[in-house]
Amino acid sequence: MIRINIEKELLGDGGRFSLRLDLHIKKGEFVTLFGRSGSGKTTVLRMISGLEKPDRGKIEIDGKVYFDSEKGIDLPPQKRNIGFVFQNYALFPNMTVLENILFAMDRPDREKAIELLKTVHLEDLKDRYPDTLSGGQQQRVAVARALAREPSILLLDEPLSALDFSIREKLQEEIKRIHRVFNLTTILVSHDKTEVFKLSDRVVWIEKGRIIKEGSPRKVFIEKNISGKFSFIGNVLQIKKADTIYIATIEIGDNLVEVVLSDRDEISVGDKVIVSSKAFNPVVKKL
Ligand SMILES: Nc1ncnc2c1ncn2[C@@H]1O[C@H](COP(=O)(O)OP(=O)(O)OP(=O)(O)O)[C@@H](O)[C@H]1O
Repeated sequence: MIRINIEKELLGDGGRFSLRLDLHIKKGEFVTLFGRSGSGKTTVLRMISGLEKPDRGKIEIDGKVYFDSEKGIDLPPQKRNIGFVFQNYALFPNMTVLENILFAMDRPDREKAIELLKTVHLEDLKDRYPDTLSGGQQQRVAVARALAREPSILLLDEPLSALDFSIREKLQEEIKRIHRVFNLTTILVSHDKTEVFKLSDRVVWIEKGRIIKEGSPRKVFIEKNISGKFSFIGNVLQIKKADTIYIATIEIGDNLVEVVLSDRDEISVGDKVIVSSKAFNPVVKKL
């Protein structure tokens, strides 16, 4: 169980604002922090990992106090049982894949490092240097490295945002599997609603340092927003312009439907969307 109750003054684009968070995360839960750029999501991960210090409050993980401003407790990052994966991989360029993993271990263990590389399907690349790998492969190494110290908590700061759609999809599956296999409690920062839908048990939507919505992805993104009589979830496959309007081709189950977009700026190819209709008068026919 993670218990966070913290405050920190931040300096944003529009001036100062305070990040105030009271959050409990159950063991084994996959939680996503979602929200606009600059809302404070990365700062939350940095405070949990000990890279940044809250002004006030307490962070407790599995009964152990990591930070307590009143009692003057502030465990350094290396004493916190946490794995962190950043957006930009942050691998050591002068070390091979295997050396990157060994370096992260408290007690370097070659066999265990190779086991970890097998978990992320990279054992054949163990002697390569990071700059000879694709973005997706580098991010896999970063995930293996984050697991090298056997953390109970995995923090993922937009780990897939630099990758293209098909690689992102594969790595999403991999992250989900790793979360389960290693029995982790995972906190992901993501802008990507499709990703949030696929991966999270719970979404915490943060704006300007405050939680504005919280719950299952469905509850947060769909239920309250739409009062449609009928609604279906689908994936956007294509968007094309026809005269002055935009038409999206959306895959809903086995069907493809074409829908005129009311807000082109909000929707992109690859998004998971809800298609709903308020005045819907369907015809039902026997097949
Ligand atoms: N130590 C600090 N002191 C003051 N302000 C800070 C500090 N760290 C970050 N900030 C500011 O707080 C704001 C929130 O930053 P943060 O990186 O947490 O946002 P974010 O929600 O993760 O954004 P993005 O999605 O763009 O990564 C930013 O405007 C940043 O400049």
